[in-house]
Amino acid sequence: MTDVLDLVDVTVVRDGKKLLAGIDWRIADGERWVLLGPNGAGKTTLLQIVAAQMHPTAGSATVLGSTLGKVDVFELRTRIGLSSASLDGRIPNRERVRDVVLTAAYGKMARFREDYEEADTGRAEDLLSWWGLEGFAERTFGTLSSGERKRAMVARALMTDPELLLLDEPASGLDLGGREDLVRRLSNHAADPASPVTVLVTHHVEEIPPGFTHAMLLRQGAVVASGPSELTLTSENLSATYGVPLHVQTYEGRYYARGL
Ligand SMILES: Nc1ncnc2c1ncn2[C@@H]1O[C@H](COP(=O)(O)OP(=O)(O)OP(=O)(O)O)[C@@H](O)[C@H]1O
Repeated sequence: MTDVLDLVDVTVVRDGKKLLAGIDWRIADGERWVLLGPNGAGKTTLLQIVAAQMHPTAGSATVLGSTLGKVDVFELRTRIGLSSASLDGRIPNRERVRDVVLTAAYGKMARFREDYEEADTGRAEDLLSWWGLEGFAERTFGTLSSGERKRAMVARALMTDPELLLLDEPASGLDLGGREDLVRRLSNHAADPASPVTVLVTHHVEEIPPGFTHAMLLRQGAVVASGPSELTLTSENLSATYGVPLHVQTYEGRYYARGL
């Protein structure tokens, strides 16, 4: 079986600085990963490689069987769903929520004169409903709360029925209720065998939805630990990742961390 992702010794250098140093990462079909690390660890840079938005300076990156540098990345990107704060910022506030999701079918950020099939409109409505936004289709994006915007962006990322879903900090800025709602929905998403392989970037172990099978911990552009969640998300590994002594506890599939 082909890996969904195979990174070998991936290094990214910008302005003489190593943002990523010798990253190896394999993801197989059906896996759900979280990527954790402190500010500046290189999470977004790594996600950009996985999203085929950036090439490594050295090493090789094979995404969905295609090796970056040897394929048409525009075709490859249509098979990858991405939700991030920077994409959110590019959606016009006047855009209708249905179109925020729908326009992903054409890789657009706003609706212009495209004709959409009824099947596309139906899929957009279904995704809005799955992510708790039924009744929001006619609202404009600018009127949504932070939590609603995040869920609309996840729905948008799923519009093209991607084989790989990348979520960059979908819970950032949410209040406790909003975070818990998103964690529950992402846990349901993880449990659905029809869901694509998913990589979720977060700063907080409390935001890891139950059912996420694997974790990678990054610090200063290098991997501290990587593998099955329960073996990787340990007090020792998280302390090494964040550079402070931490104690990690688990309860019903959730993770909690506190300083010692
Ligand atoms: N073009 C660039 N030139 C130089 N340094 C860069 C460039 N882009 C990013 N960096 C630096 O690379 C490091 C990693 O950035 P990145 O955004 O990948 O980290 P992150 O783990 O996603 O951080 P955060 O959690 O704060 O979002 C940071 O120190 C950042 O300042």
